[in-house]
Amino acid sequence: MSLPFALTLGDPAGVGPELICKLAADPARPKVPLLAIGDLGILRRAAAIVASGLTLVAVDTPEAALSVPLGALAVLPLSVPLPDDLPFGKVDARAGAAAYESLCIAIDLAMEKRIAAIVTPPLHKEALKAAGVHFPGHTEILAARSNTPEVAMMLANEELRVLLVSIHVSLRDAIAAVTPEAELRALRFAHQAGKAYGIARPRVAVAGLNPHAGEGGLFGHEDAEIIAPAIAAAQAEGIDASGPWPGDTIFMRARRGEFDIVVAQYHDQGLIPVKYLGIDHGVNITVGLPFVRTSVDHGTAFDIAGTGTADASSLWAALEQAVAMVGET
Ligand SMILES: NC(=O)C1=CN([C@@H]2O[C@H](COP(=O)(O)OP(=O)(O)OC[C@H]3O[C@@H](n4cnc5c(N)ncnc54)[C@H](O)[C@@H]3O)[C@@H](O)[C@H]2O)C=CC1
Ligand SMILES: NCC(=O)COP(=O)(O)O
Repeated sequence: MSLPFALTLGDPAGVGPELICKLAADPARPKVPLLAIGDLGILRRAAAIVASGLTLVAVDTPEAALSVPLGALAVLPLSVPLPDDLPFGKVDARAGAAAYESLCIAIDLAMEKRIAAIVTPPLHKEALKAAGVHFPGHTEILAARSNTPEVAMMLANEELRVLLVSIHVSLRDAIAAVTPEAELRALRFAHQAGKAYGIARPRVAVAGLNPHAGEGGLFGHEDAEIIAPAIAAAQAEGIDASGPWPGDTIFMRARRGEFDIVVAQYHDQGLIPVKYLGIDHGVNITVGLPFVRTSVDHGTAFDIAGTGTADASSLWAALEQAVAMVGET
């Protein structure tokens, strides 16, 4: 039986609802059934802002979304309606709570195998916190609620695939997170992710932590003492791993085709190169979950929320990626 692809709400004060409506209303979008999990009033407001002419159909089960025609959008409502005049572009506990509830519903439905995949517009981490949610982002909520002890964040566009050793932590904590276990885990996840892309023997390149990957110990010891042994351990498992390579040139080399996937040591090391190539085609994929989850690579764009100008390309790419991944499972 075909299952709907769930679109969570994201932060309703951000661009997420507008992106959902733009995507759903576009006749050229992937032809899969969609299920938005969110607030009907907020989505109606967004549909009007983007002048999509989209019809929204309230449903009470994900299965009911299968009967909704492609030109309309099925919406599974949340428990508490949001005010139709929720301010745009502001951190709001009500928005954080709605984003969280939408994601939790999606995770539960994915675990029950009632949806094909979860595709997420952006949420705002401060709004989550304002709502009393003690997780920094989607990835951590997905892992905890699905009882998955280890996951990894991967960002991919047409030119780069990058998997992170640590995610939403301070730079100080990210350095402390460079451990033999974390390195080997990231290498295994990168290998697994590369294979999921259909690459028989993915070439996994590991970025160094320090300038010039430590330059023989001149600029720190972690590269030689922690990262290099983990790479050797991965090689012993049959993974085509190499490095640690200097972080300032590894992405250029990967983009030129030398490597299939890069393991980056911390959030900004990995995400800057991907986003610098443009936020319109990047997709965020959570590796290691028992279901498919993809996401936009950009944030809530509070500065343009409510204007109807946000570019839905990354959400489109996230849906396309989810469809491709579901097809492979
Ligand atoms: N997948 C997710 O849930 C993500 C959430 N975030 C969160 O979003 C919030 C805001 O993050 P920022 O650092 O301000 O980054 P941001 O990505 O929201 O904004 C950075 C710049 O990119 C522009 N931009 C972003 N998306 C756009 C789109 N679709 N079309 C046109 N322009 C777009 C914005 O207008 C802004 O100028 C934070 O709470 C952050 O943690 C950030 C990244 C991913
Ligand atoms: N920088 C990526 C980001 O913040 C998105 O993280 P997540 O909410 O998908 O965990």
